[in-house]
Amino acid sequence: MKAFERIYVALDTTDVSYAVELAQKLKGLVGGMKVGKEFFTANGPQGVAAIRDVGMPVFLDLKFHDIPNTVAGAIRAAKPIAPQIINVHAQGGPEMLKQAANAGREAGIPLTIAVTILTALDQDDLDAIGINDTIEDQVVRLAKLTQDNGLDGVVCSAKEIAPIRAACGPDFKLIVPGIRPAWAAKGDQKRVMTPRDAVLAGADILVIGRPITQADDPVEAAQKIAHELEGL
Ligand SMILES: O=c1ccn([C@@H]2O[C@H](COP(=O)(O)O)[C@@H](O)[C@H]2O)c(=O)[nH]1
Repeated sequence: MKAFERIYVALDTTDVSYAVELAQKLKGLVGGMKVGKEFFTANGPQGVAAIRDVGMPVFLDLKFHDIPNTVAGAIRAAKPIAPQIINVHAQGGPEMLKQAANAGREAGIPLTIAVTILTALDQDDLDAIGINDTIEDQVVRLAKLTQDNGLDGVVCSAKEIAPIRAACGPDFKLIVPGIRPAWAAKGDQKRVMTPRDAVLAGADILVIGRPITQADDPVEAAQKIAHELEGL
């Protein structure tokens, strides 16, 4: 994999024309585009198809979290969108994860993955929602649960890559948001790492939004990040 192909750009916008234009400009400079709840709620499957038609892989980041039958149905319904990656919340539990993995395979989606603990949360947040464990232990528990139920990988912070790799091995895909180059603002992200350090730690894919999309020149920002990753 070439260094720049590890970068998926998060398109958190409602504006489909802007998103398509940005995807066109970034084609060949990054590996794919990530669309989430804001874009999908505004533009639906047709909006995602417009991004996919630019000719880049799409990560459909809808983070399904519901009963097993509902999640499996939602994943099967994504088949016509043909995303490269789709995801659910690992906290949906073992049966939901199993049915999600089966539905992803049925729909021909290459990677069905699960979110562990969101990168905008820290230990205080975990305590506040009543999870009486360290972030690291809870993330590793959810990653193991995800792997044991047949999914392809997890969304995690770069801070937890080493213990997940130790528990789940080298082939389990680690998709990592909360990426902040030294020159970018953290915003609402709490568990962050630079692109270079995240890849050195073992990230497969870096999800990067605002450091690119909010930059004065998004193309230049993407190139700068890709350059940081060269030779790793
Ligand atoms: O734990 C998670 C899971 C998903 N995300 C998503 O990634 C991007 C990050 O965007 P930035 O602008 O680089 O912060 C965003 O779309 C989130 O929904 C995450 O940040 N953390």
